[in-house]
Amino acid sequence: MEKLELKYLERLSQLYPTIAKASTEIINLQAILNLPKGTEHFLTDIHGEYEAFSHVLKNGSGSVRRKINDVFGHTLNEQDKRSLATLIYYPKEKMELIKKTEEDIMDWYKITLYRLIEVCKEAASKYTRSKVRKALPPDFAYVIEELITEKSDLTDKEAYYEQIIETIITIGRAEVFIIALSEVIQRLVVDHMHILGDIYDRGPGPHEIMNKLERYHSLDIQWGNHDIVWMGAAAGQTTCIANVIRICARYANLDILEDGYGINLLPLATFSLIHYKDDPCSCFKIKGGNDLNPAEISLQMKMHKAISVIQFKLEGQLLMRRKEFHMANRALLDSIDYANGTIRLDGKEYKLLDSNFPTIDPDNPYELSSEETLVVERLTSAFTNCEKLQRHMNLLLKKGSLYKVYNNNLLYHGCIPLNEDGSFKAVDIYGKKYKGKALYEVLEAYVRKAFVAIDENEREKGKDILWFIWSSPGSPLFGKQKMATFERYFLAEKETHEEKKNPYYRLLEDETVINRIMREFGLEEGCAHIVNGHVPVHHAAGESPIKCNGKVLVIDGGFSKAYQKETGIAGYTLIYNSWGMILAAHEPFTSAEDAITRETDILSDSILVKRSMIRKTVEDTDNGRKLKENIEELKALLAAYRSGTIIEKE
Ligand SMILES: O=P(O)(O)OC[C@H]1O[C@](O)(COP(=O)(O)O)[C@@H](O)[C@@H]1O
Ligand SMILES: [Mn+2]
Repeated sequence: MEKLELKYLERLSQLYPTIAKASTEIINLQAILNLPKGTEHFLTDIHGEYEAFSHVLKNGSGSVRRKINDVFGHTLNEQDKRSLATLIYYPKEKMELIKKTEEDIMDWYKITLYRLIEVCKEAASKYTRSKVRKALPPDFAYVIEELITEKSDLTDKEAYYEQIIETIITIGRAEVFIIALSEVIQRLVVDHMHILGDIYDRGPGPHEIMNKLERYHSLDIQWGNHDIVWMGAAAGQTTCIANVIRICARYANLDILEDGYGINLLPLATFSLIHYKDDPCSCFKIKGGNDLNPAEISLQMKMHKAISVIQFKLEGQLLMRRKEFHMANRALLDSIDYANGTIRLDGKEYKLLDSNFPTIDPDNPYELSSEETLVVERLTSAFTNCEKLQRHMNLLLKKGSLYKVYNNNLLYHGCIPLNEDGSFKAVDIYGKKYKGKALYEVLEAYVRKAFVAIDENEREKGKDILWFIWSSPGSPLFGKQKMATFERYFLAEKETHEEKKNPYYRLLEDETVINRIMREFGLEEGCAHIVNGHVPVHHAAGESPIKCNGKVLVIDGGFSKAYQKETGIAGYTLIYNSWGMILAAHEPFTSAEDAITRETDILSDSILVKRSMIRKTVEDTDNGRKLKENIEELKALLAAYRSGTIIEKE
């Protein structure tokens, strides 16, 4: 035996100090390998829509309904199955409604508890006892375990269960128990969740989504461009801060900053009231905000314009400072003719829709005025000192990455930057060119440096890379030729608003290109998939989320309410369970109240992407591979005990 191997086995023997203990572990691991593969749930582009997100978590994109069907098949009618599903999603609220109409509530409790226990039993059957135990609420752990575990040695099982249920009801614990069981079912139907980015922006509740993710049992996140810009803001990168505030203002979401994160916007409000006092700021309309009064709308439009101008100035400064970003053409303020209210773009002159720039010095258009400087300083300090925002960003850093390979699927938010011919596009990152996987890796390293590098220079490079990832044509998370924010505010000519997409999006059906990407990331061809979000799939226009004969799944259908007109649905989610992959298409989510009273599931369609003839087990997964390695190591330890090389410790 090699010295190193012996040393390793000695270490292992501290964990499994006897032949008996090592053997038991081998048997346990082997048993896990034979269990069905856990269900994975993929969500993307949630864009602050907390209620819709929360609903999809509750129904596991149809997984709860599938479990109910598995258990009750034809023995319950559709209506009863739907009611049971709604109860599992919203136990407390649904029970309040039921109590108003149900004549024999005791009987209802009894029937419901039986049904829930059956569903729970089915949901738990995929896991080891120890894993189920960990998922149970402490108050009810013992009873639930008792009720969902088969007792073959009990002669009168019925009477035994009945007695437990009777007791629960008579001591007045039925309702809390129903809630606990429902939550356990919600928890058990999904084993692991992937969020493919864009948690933030446009919708009102990203901070609530983050709060929920903090408590989620098993999860990974692939950062989206909108998450990255928030990470930049939290790291104190000023152009990112300006972008974040601008988008919040545009969507009437300043509450996220003020109430959600406790970031004081008073300095910006005061500044904009003074400097844009008589300016109607009509190019800076607020989307949504139906509950705002005229004075609030007027103030928010001023804040919207003030922060946009600050953003354009700061971006101009950044692009001058970081010549290596090769984006100087996006610094536009020096192309404006301030006297005539026009701008020259690509050799053509355009009239500006708004040419009131009270804070811009035409000779030095990118310089912040002293008041603007003060506003930016105050905002930067508010962002960097916000404990809750830092906590949320820390979760993004801990659970997140730019891409992930998981069970032979490649997950990322946007794209792999490609040239027109489908080859990987080389992108200059601080003086060196990277493409494909290496591009992803170097960018991710810089993202992390923005938060942890000790070297000031590296840290600053990291912070600036966050803005680069937000909006550079070379960014895999953005993947468009330009971000036409300025043009969309100031120019009427629609052709200037166009943001041409990277060839990736045109080549998604090209098998040679897709196979090349899969090889680059080390996927086994044949059964691998690429899953990405970022670009809305136009369901209404007949576009399919399934590309390249099922090798690529683009699952952004737009949770974002603002984009539903365009897509025609409220987004896709993906389920990968032991039988295969299922895409769920969601109808727009109105409200939780509606879901409860009308018992709607907001699931319109389930599209089977792939079904395997043989049920996949843990053995077929990445985790299974690790477990098999562990088993091999334990077997080596066992052999060492048996040969006397290592002595039992107890
Ligand atoms: O419609 P909005 O909210 O102004 O956002 C438009 C901007 O958002 C982007 O589409 C980026 O956001 P997505 O990642 O959601 O696509 C930009 O390309 C575009 O300029
Ligand atoms: Mn995106």
